[in-house]
Amino acid sequence: MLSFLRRKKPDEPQRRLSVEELAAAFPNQDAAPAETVADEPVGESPSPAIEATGFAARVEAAGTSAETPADETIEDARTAAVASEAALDVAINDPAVVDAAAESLAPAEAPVAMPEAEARIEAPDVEPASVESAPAVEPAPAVKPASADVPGIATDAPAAPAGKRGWLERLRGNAITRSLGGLFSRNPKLDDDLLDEIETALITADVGVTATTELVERLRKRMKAREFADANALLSALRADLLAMLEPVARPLVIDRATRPFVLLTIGVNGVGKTTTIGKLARRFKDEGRTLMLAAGDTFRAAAVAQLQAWGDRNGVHVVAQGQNADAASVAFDALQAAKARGTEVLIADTAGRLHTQQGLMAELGKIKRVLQKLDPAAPHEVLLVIDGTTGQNAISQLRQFNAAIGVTGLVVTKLDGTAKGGVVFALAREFGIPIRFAGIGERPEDLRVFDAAAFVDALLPESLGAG
Ligand SMILES: Nc1nc2c(ncn2[C@@H]2O[C@H](COP(=O)(O)OP(=O)(O)OP(=O)(O)O)[C@@H](O)[C@H]2O)c(=O)[nH]1
Repeated sequence: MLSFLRRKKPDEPQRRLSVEELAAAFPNQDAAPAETVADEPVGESPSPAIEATGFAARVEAAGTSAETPADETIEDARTAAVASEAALDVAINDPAVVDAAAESLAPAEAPVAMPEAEARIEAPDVEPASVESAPAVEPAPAVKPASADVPGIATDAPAAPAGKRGWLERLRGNAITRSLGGLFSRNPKLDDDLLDEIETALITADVGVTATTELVERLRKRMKAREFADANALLSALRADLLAMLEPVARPLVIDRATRPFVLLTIGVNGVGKTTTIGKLARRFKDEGRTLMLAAGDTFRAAAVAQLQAWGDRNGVHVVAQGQNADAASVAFDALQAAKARGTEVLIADTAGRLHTQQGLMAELGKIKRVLQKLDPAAPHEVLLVIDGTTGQNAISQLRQFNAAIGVTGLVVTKLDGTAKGGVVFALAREFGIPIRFAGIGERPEDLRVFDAAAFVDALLPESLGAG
């Protein structure tokens, strides 16, 4: 059992911090956190969206329609789509079908019309995301900030400042920061109680029982061996241990320029921020001068296709879409075909959110991968699992299941700004060792950072020690 549960301190009344002490502990506590902004309507798209229905039509003609009958549940329909894989494979291997698909990739005259209704799978054990309604089609107001008409992207929240300061500002409310900040401002004694409080702070911040126990027991051993002169020396050792856990996974995504297109497939449970992350990545890659294309493979949520198309318009990026309830594997195939034909450097494919416990939907991911491999045996070159940093220990089973279904090569941990936790990053690193490529620290296009272990740890620990 954990020592912080075991040890009781009934004789010690809870001391309330004075206003001055609190102010000293949180010098910038009123630094404004990112504000979530309601979705804006999407303007009518002058879009480079590519209508790619020819391939799907061929697949249907082969008697493998993945269309959802009106009276079927959406999940049934999607399970049926998985069942159609054999016939889809046959179609893909038919050169006539492939050629027809390539021909059908001419730019569309008009964007795909989105049905009004939006279907979503609810994720009961996941922090609910803001519910997005299918945007009405009306012209965007002329004077709006850069991302004002992109649903799911905040427009008036300030972007996190660049560099370490951005991390510090966005993670300031974290449980580790608050607990340890308060604790060390009281000049604690170097004893077991100090270790208990550190343990509580780590558990509260979702570092996880196993990782926390390991960290604390290592510190306890060193404390008993009289390695620490004072409490601050112990906290410095904690910082070093936390950093050592994260450094091996802080491996940035390297896009191999020789691979065209470099295919990035984004996956994850509902509402974790996949589509938003794709928008942010699109912005990043455009800024790096790369050519790219997006595949609107979240064919389940109408707003997701519109969201991606809006991102495409904003950044001048082609979006391959077939509309709601289309077969996601077919969209991915069409997009890869088009990206190859154009010599595009990067293709980012979106997928619908799915619970890691839903076997049929998880199998669909394997299908998308196999279909992509018909055109490029090495694709997808990166399978990015997007994890909501507020999810807590459930993230462990998400990663385990998605990894088993498709093989995860990189992680994006989002919403680290909005959470009092975020310690799950340590648990993930310890358990799997899979690279953490990016961190989402806000809703703005700029708020995606290459994961930096030192910046993250420094942002979590009290500023006096955080600088290292
Ligand atoms: N604060 C904060 N919000 C974020 C971040 N990333 C995404 N979000 C918000 O999370 C919500 C859900 O994001 P989406 O991109 O729609 O999530 P999704 O995974 O594509 O959703 P589904 O398609 O339903 O599975 C939106 O309101 C985003 O603005 C982040 O790093 N910080």
